[in-house]
Amino acid sequence: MKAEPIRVVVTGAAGQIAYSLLYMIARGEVFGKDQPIVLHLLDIPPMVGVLEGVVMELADCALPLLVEVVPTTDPAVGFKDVSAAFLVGAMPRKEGMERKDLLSANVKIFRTQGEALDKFAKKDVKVLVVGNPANTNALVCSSYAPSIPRENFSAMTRLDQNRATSQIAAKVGVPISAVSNIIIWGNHSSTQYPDAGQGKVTVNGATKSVVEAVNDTAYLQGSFVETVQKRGAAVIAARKMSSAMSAAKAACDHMHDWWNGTAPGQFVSMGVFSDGSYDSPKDVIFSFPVEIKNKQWKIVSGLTLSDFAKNKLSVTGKELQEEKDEALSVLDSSVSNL
Ligand SMILES: NC(=O)c1ccc[n+]([C@@H]2O[C@H](COP(=O)([O-])OP(=O)(O)OC[C@H]3O[C@@H](n4cnc5c(N)ncnc54)[C@H](O)[C@@H]3O)[C@@H](O)[C@H]2O)c1
Ligand SMILES: O=C(O)C[C@H](O)C(=O)O
Repeated sequence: MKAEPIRVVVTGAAGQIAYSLLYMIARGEVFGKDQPIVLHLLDIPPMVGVLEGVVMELADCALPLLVEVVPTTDPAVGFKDVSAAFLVGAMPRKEGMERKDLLSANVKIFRTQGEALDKFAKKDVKVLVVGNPANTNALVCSSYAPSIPRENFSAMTRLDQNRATSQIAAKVGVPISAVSNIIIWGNHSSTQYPDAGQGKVTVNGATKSVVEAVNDTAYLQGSFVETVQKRGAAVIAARKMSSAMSAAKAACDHMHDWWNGTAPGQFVSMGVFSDGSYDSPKDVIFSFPVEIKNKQWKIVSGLTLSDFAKNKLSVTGKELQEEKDEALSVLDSSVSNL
């Protein structure tokens, strides 16, 4: 029997990430090749014309799983009965900006969308925040959606994980599929800590640690970390626009694994509510390694961290705490539930 369609919303649907993302979702790359989809496309009134063009192109793709497209500028329509939400719509940073420079412009969007999710979405909706500053936006969004469990809100650090995995594969000289369990800790910002310390790599049929295969601590603690931390800025400098194709792919990877689970022994990185694990600040959205089963993520526990790693986690945790405080001041702490 054919599955019932699910409703999936993409905000910022007229933007550049959505342009790649919508196609991947509608092709079945996230929710499966047997799962019909109703796609809700939410953007703002000045983008209605562009949105119409996107709707035309989706029709022209002739995608069998796409049963309906609902373009709208009304959050009440956009979030109605959705099972999954990709919150992409926000201002991207320009050259010379840090992602947190977007905070005051973008957190207000996520307050409104949190309120709309609370009222209109399914209570088990899975929410992925892509718009920057993604971690703090996810925190804001969740706090304005108290009827939805906070475990259902996440921020995207999968792009950083994919970047880091790709760097290691190139360094060792193996295909990307040979590398696993590279972790991104903390904020999706230049303070994030890309950690290859738990990573595994298969070389000529034998699986070993990335640390052993790379055998270069200066690289793993130096240029590897910096390259991943600054990759978003490097793409902006080159393209004069922020990453889009790779961001869309990462959003699909994130939601795919949340929906379908991770393989035994494999972990992936997601920005999720911190319970204080690994001495991170509690109640911020912190990227951890997680394992996923039955659509529930669980922070991987018991990993041994070096002093170098602990120091990096402390720096990125401090930044997230500061962003949270700043978001509170923007939102007016008297009405915020943060
Ligand atoms: N987490 C990550 O790894 C990651 C990676 C890349 C980009 N990003 C972020 O994703 C966001 C989107 O990037 P983009 O390149 O697609 O930008 P873009 O400017 O091309 O598109 C953004 C779209 O969002 C729309 N929008 C603005 N406010 C909205 C609202 N209130 N509701 C609905 N739609 C709204 C805009 O009209 C626009 O169409 C940016 O904040 C960017 O920094 C995050
Ligand atoms: O870096 C940016 O501002 C865009 C995005 O977050 C990225 O990492 O590419």
